[in-house]
Amino acid sequence: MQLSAENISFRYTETSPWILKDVSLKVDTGERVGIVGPSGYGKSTLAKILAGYQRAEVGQVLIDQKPVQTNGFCPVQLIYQHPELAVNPRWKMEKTLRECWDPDEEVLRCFGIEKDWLKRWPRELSGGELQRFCIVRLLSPKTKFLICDEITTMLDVISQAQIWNRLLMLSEERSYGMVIVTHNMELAKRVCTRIIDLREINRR
Ligand SMILES: Nc1ncnc2c1ncn2[C@@H]1O[C@H](COP(=O)(O)OP(=O)(O)OP(=O)(O)O)[C@@H](O)[C@H]1O
Repeated sequence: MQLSAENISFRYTETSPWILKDVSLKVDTGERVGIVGPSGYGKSTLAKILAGYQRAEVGQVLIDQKPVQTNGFCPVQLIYQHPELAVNPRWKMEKTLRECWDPDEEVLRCFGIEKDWLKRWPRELSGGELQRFCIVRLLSPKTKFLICDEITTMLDVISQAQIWNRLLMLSEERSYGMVIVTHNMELAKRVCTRIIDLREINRR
């Protein structure tokens, strides 16, 4: 399968400057594409557009040359930098975890999620613990593309390494296509199969 952004242009309002101008990008399943570039250059905006959270003013996002399905489970899923903004504060973690699919104990163990955490509210977990839930809950077999926007930036180095090791193992097993937004060039070099500097594809 292939996820493609075709000639995407975007600005937040009709009178504000273009954030993205004529941006095109292709990601095949099994590929891990790093997106790097200066702060404020539109990396997170592009991530949101790829995952269908924002609609481009011009251009489109396609899977295998067809518009992405908007009803039912979306095969393109976005993991944010801030897990606390991605979960419902009124749901216990068990419900949040199993909203889209039913991860087995092996996956939970693999991502270091302790059984006891399932009974907690989001506010009763650390940022790193919460982010593990936010990752695992999107790893449904129906997910084909994962858009990762600075997903380990707030974690300590050991947790970062653990999470990326496990995510890479699973992504290879399931052949996810991944888009990895990061400021960390070392991380990008280690986990990505290809790196794109947004300045080279953004004609704003
Ligand atoms: N909701 C919004 N409304 C208006 N402008 C926004 C909004 N979100 C982002 N912007 C602006 O759009 C530009 C691109 O932001 P974006 O978050 O995509 O950049 P980025 O490359 O991910 O930055 P960083 O590396 O600092 O996270 C910035 O100038 C930002 O101020």
